[in-house]
Amino acid sequence: MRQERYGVLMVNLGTPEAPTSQAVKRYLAEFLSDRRVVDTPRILWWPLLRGVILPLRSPRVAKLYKSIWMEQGSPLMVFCRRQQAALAAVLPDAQVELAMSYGSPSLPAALERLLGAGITKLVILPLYPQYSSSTSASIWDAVARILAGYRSLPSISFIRDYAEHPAYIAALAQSVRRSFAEHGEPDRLVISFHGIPVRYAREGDDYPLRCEDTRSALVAALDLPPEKVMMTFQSRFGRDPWLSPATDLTLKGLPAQGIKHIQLICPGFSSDCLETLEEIKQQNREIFTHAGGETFHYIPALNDEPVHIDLFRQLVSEQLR
Ligand SMILES: C=CC1=C(C)c2cc3[nH]c(cc4nc(cc5[nH]c(cc1n2)c(C)c5CCC(=O)O)C(CCC(=O)O)=C4C)c(C)c3C=C
Ligand SMILES: [Fe+2]
Ligand SMILES: [Fe+2]
Repeated sequence: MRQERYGVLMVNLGTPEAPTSQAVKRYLAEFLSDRRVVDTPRILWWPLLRGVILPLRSPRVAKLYKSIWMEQGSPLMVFCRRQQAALAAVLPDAQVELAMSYGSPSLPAALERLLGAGITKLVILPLYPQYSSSTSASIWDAVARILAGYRSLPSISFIRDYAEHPAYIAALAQSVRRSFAEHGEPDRLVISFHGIPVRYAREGDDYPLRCEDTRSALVAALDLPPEKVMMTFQSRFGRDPWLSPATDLTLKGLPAQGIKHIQLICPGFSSDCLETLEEIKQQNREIFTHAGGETFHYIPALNDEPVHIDLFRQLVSEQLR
């Protein structure tokens, strides 16, 4: 009889190797060439990407990465590595690999390590709590393309998302309560998610519904009056309309309505990264205080907190039953 051997593949987005214009350009070129991310016809998109976006955006974004870079590297990579090591420690019978959709460690290399070790069951855990075609489905596409080159496939479970998993909501609620205990209860709790183009949702991506599922479950867990909580979308890119309300425009308007103390959480980011540490914690704090806001606290991502690792352990174990 065949001996069962489990493998877990944790997958996140990817991040530049260094906070330099060249490294950011390499990263953005790969990321923004994915049709699941930008689906503009290639004949229009290639010249715009190569001729305008990469040359202008790379040096600007490299400076932003410099402002958050950690001693051990890009925050996203540092936290993902810690998550991988911590999950491996609580799943001693499984081989736990980390891969990035863009850059390294690459998906082909991680899958080769797993399949080469003879695993019989593979659990794929995209590190995105809310499904989106631009993130989770892109991982699915890439895995399918890579596995097309193998003769023997393991059984495969793909964790679509975990937007309202009780352990995820409990972990978020614990972070919010801890922040309220430390800084007092704010006028508003702002829940900010990464946006996507409105058209992707119109064409069937249920991402905004999954964000709403997380919001409502978190509000219920915290037992907060719904009017004390706002949900917004950040990280707008390009000219198409993106999901609204936008985080930056919303924060700019709050002080004029007498809302001077906010605390902000980004539950869609399983690790702190450029979009939380720079865009939210630096840029949006500046926007809010410049408009007359007084108190701003960013509630960190779940990163490698034990409750987060235990959530991952549960998600994987649920697939192995
Ligand atoms: C059309 C463009 C983009 C879509 C769609 C998109 C969706 C999306 N992204 C994340 C998570 C992350 N995005 C990050 C950075 C980032 N995102 C885009 C564009 C789109 N994202 C760009 C161009 C960048 C790079 C920075 C920049 O140039 O502004 C990151 C951070 C990476 C890091 O290195 O720290 C994350 C994480 C989600 C969850 C999502 C859809 C739901
Ligand atoms: Fe993004
Ligand atoms: Fe951003």
